[in-house]
Amino acid sequence: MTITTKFTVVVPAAGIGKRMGADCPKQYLLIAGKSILEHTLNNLLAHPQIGRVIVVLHPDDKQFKQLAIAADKRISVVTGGEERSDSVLAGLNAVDASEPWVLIHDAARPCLHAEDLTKLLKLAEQGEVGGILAAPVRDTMKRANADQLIIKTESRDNLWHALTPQFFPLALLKFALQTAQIQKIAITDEASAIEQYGGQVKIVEGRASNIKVTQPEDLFLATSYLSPLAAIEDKGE
Ligand SMILES: Nc1ccn([C@@H]2O[C@H](COP(=O)(O)OP(=O)(O)OP(=O)(O)O)[C@@H](O)[C@H]2O)c(=O)n1
Ligand SMILES: C[C@](O)(CO)[C@H](O)COP(=O)(O)O
Repeated sequence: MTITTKFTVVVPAAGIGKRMGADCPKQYLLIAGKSILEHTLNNLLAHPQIGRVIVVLHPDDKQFKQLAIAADKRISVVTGGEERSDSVLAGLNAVDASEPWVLIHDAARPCLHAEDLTKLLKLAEQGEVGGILAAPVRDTMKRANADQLIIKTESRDNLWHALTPQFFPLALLKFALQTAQIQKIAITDEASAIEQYGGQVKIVEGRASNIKVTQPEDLFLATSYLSPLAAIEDKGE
């Protein structure tokens, strides 16, 4: 793969944000005057190796077309499904079948750093094994029973938080997700579909600041990560 290779990203943005409990889907909540979805799309389209973005929208989404970024010719939209994996599959079906690789990145992750995306994309130069951005677990991890009584302390050696983007050969990922759907296996990330039938997935360490905005307190975190001060600190200036 040469550096000029451009990749397509599928951005699942068809969720309703139940856990956020806001009066609109969380991807449309504003941070520094822009929606979370706009921050996410700006980060992707600012990267020289991203050529196209397929945004997967809820069937009732009326907000996306109001955004200025919706006019960007590199963006196309498709309709999502009941589960995130259905939405991802809908997005994959809109990717040109001749493209060897594809990225999946949650609309709800607006703090992706360009350096981490560049690191992940290097997998395409190393062979056929796809991978995911991930952050090492930092807290002690407890397994509890239904009464929330601790039954075990899990080893945190080689334990990672799976993030996105997740980056795989297109045909392989479509096959894995379609197989999981047919077998009615619940899939919460693309890597687990690949693992399900024995495929290999590489961990690429990324910044823990690449959070998924899920609950109200995550908005404060994302706001601080997206602040100009955070950008200066990240450069070590
Ligand atoms: N049927 C779905 C469900 C989720 N997503 C997207 O997948 C990403 C990660 O999902 P999550 O954080 O769970 O978002 P929601 O499903 O909106 O949140 P909740 O589970 O709290 O409703 C989000 O960008 C969301 O918009 C999607 O495209 N289609
Ligand atoms: C894909 C993901 O963001 C990786 O951590 C996560 O699995 C999405 O889970 P959600 O419950 O759909 O937010």
